[in-house]
Amino acid sequence: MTPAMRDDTDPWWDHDDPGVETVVRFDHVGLRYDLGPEVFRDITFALPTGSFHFLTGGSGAGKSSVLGLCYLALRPTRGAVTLFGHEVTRAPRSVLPRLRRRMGVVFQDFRLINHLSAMDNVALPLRVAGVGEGAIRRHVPELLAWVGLADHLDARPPTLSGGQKQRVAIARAVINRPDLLLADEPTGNVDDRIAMRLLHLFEELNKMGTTVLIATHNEQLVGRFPYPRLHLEDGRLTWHAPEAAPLAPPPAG
Ligand SMILES: Nc1ncnc2c1ncn2[C@@H]1O[C@H](COP(=O)(O)OP(=O)(O)OP(=O)(O)O)[C@@H](O)[C@H]1O
Repeated sequence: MTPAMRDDTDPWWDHDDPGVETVVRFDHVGLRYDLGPEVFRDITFALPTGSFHFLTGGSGAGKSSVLGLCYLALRPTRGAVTLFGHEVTRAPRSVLPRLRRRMGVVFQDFRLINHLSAMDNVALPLRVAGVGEGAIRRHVPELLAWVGLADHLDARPPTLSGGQKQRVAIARAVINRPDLLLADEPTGNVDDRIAMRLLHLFEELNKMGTTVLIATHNEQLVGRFPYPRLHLEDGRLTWHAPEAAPLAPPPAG
């Protein structure tokens, strides 16, 4: 572990503690794209099961790259990535879909399916999981209404605004209560009121057990919620205690 990254106020940080379960772990991870410079050289962090973290840093700092490593779109150039207790750095491609099914991902560019309605885009993970149509017709409209899209169930993505597409993408990422939610600038296209509502949705999911990692530029939002942040700058990652409220005491024992 890199000593500079330790913050002794963090009770969960020591990932060598055998009692701590982690959903994501990076050990001395480095990444470069092709022959380009290293985006980062040696980052180490752990997301304990059920935790909620923000991931901050300037444009180009590497936030999307960290998320890409988490959802297995990228492989590290060095170091090890562990997901759900499996070291995936050199895992065969065949196991990746199984791991990905446990994740909900909100991409910066949404990645919705243009010829499907908002309703069918959000229903997709449920259909893949074999959920019945009755349950889909109950749950999907309810969630779309929650994100403010009750009047757009049948709309196709090309007819929606950026903020509306973003909310469809968020609904799709959370509909099957993933074990891990990764969101890349999930409030980048919505106003403050909707951003708060979306953050509350992530909090609800987190209370049900989902581990949450949200990459964002929105400092205001980070300051309003009592969650720690991982901050990327100059290829280094540092851990910062929540700004909105004191850190909860460590679990007994
Ligand atoms: N596919 C790629 N090929 C080559 N370089 C890339 C690629 N994707 C990202 N990079 C480079 O990696 C670095 C980190 O990019 P990344 O998108 O992870 O940053 P970010 O913090 O998410 O930025 P932003 O907030 O602007 O989305 C940047 O210098 C970027 O140019």
